Amino acid sequence: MTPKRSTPAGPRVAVIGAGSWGTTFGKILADGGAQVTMWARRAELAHEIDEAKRNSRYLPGINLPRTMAATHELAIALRDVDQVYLSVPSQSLRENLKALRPLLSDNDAKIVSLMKGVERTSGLRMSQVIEQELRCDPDRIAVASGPNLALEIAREQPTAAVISSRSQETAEEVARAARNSYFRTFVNTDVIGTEFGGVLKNLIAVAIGIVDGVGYGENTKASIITRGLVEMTDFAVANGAHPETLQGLAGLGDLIATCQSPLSRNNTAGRLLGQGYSFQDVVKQMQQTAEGLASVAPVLQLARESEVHMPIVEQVKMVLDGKMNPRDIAPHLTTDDDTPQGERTNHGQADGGGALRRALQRAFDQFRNGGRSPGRD
Ligand SMILES: NC(=O)C1=CN([C@@H]2O[C@H](COP(=O)(O)OP(=O)(O)OC[C@H]3O[C@@H](n4cnc5c(N)ncnc54)[C@H](O)[C@@H]3O)[C@@H](O)[C@H]2O)C=CC1
Ligand SMILES: O=C(CO)COP(=O)(O)O
Repeated sequence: MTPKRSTPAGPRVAVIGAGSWGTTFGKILADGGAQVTMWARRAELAHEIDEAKRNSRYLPGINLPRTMAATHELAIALRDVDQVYLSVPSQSLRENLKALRPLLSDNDAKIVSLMKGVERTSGLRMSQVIEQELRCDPDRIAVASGPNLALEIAREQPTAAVISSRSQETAEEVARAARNSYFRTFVNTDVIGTEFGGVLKNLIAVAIGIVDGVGYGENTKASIITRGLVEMTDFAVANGAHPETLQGLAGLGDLIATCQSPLSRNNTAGRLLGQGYSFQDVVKQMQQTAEGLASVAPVLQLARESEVHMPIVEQVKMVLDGKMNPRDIAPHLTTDDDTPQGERTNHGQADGGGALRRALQRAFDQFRNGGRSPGRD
């Protein structure tokens, strides 16, 4: 099948994975002027996107750009590309990269991860799996993250995201391609913080879903979000991230969006658990990828290795394993140690809490100044 499009002038890009996020990101790129070819696993889906400019299963009611093409043949999607965007479930990334590698061997395209998971078997972040499997220079790899619920963006609601790469040049090149009138991209070089922000907020969103399902209210949710951000920051910093990244779009921003929205699959999975469904029932009911469910165990393993305490994530795991009644999750926001704990961090071993305090102080100062920056850090 030869993909059909009228040809815009921007970079040639392939998007691998035509689920809700891959297709939405393809639309972002095409609306920004890139020449986009989507790759879908199923020929019928590729055909629907290519011919009807629709993806009725994942983005009902959305018209895709006329310039967007699609194929189910990898070799066609990857021909002469400048950038490749990857958006398959994290647990399937490695097998997909094995198929991509021979087709990219004489191409130095930038490789961009849109995914928010860690590999269950290795605990590796997606950019690390890409580096291993494609054996490519990490300066060619970028990741995109932020408060990015696909359907809202597909409806062209104004949204920001961050593009991160070890190479500032790569981050900027990708950010230039992935922006348009409704999607704004910032850049940073903290790949670890940017990726872990996306992974960890999923786990906190599952916790929020659980207490929502139980019927608890806003105090419980605000407590979990706030303490969840401390857990996220401690974990990410202990694993090499800059604490500021966790206060940005890929951390706090995404945490707010995912914890608040019924569109979030992680939040939805948690809600079903809170309503009493078993893990197996929840997996059966989910029509789309909820990355948090597969990330809990490897994240807790990494937390143990880096001696970070994550009581909320531990309790999510206990609920998933059927070892904790969802109703019992809320009072256990901290350790059960009788000694009252300082609020700053769980163990105080990372600087994350200091950054959190500074960020909250800045927000408070701004609020007092009627939204104007007080001009100090
Ligand atoms: N949907 C969203 O709002 C956002 C999702 N993400 C991330 O994007 C990634 C992809 O998620 P979605 O597109 O939302 O998931 P989805 O469930 O909507 O789509 C997944 C796509 O991957 C395909 N797929 C499943 N198994 C596969 C395999 N073994 N090989 C190749 N393709 C396979 C499915 O057919 C489907 O087209 C996840 O890591 C998610 O965390 C990130 C930001 C926003
Ligand atoms: O990452 C997301 C929003 O930024 C999407 O969250 P869910 O995967 O929970 O739907």
